[in-house]
Amino acid sequence: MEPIIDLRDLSKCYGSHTAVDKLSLQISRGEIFGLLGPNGAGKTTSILMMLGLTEPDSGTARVCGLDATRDAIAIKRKVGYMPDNLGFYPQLTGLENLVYIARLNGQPEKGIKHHANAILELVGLKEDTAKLVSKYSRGMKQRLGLAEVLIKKPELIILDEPTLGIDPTGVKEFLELISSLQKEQGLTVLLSSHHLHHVQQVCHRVGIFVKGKLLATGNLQTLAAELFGDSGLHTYIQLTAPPADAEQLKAEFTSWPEINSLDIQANTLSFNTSENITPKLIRKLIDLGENIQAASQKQYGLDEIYQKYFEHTTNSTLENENIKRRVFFGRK
Ligand SMILES: Nc1ncnc2c1ncn2[C@@H]1O[C@H](COP(=O)(O)OP(=O)(O)OP(=O)(O)O)[C@@H](O)[C@H]1O
Repeated sequence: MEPIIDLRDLSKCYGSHTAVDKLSLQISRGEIFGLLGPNGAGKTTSILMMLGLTEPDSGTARVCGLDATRDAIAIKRKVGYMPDNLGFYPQLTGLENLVYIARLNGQPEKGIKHHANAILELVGLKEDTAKLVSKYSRGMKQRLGLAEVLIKKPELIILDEPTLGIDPTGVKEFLELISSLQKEQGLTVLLSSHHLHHVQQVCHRVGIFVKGKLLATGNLQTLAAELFGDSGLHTYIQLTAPPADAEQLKAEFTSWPEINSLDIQANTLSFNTSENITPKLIRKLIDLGENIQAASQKQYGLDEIYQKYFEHTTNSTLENENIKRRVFFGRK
């Protein structure tokens, strides 16, 4: 099946500055994809090119089977876009704002309020439909923004920094909402963020975007494998006593194809593996007569992956640190 988003060598320069550099990316229907990158990485510029709102200098963007440059209006009908700076009419209620948007989208007048109310209930604003938007919290505004996106029954929704400025509980609830919408309605979601943990919670795949370049895409495990070789997984097993014959134990385990290495220090065994085989390791050790005191495992997460990419892409340590600080602690 044709990808719902298909970008090939998409580039955009502002003067001498390359904002997006040969971006190629395919996103399948039904996926939640996270575009992850620091401020200024080129996420918004890429989204604007997908929507036909900014023209690329080179390359192609096909969205919902349409050419973004030639068919921008048709794309607008099929794609719900929530920008990072939401704008509403503050002196209208949530319901009035949504009905207004529905009318702008050409929805028939009959049943328009009923439909708008149903969408407001879906996004968790049932109790707040009659409240003025000027009295809405940031999290409520994000939900209303999502309602405005959903009311046009899009095939694809694109959310630019949807968790910006919401408190941690609000973020969790908002991401759960996105995830349940994807499951219930089979929606495809592209969201951009510079918050690692938010993306990690909800996305099937992520793309790491730095200085206009998409450095890698995949789920956590494939990104870890790409970055750390096959050594993304570690299992630590503590025995009650050092093994009687450490060399024999090493010879036994290093013949397993999933095991990259085994380090034995006193009574601690550190396995580096390409798959999660902790239960299998424990069973084998028991068979070999070893007594197990404790076992733990670690998988590299986005934090490590992200930091690793930064280490590779910036020359100056200071610049690197500044970018990391912005990524982890704030926006601008
Ligand atoms: N209209 C414009 N004119 C000139 N430069 C621009 C314009 N829009 C974006 N840029 C530059 O292009 C680069 C990419 O910006 P973009 O907004 O796409 O990044 P972003 O990843 O979305 O960042 P943020 O999270 O801060 O919104 C930045 O260096 C930005 O300053």
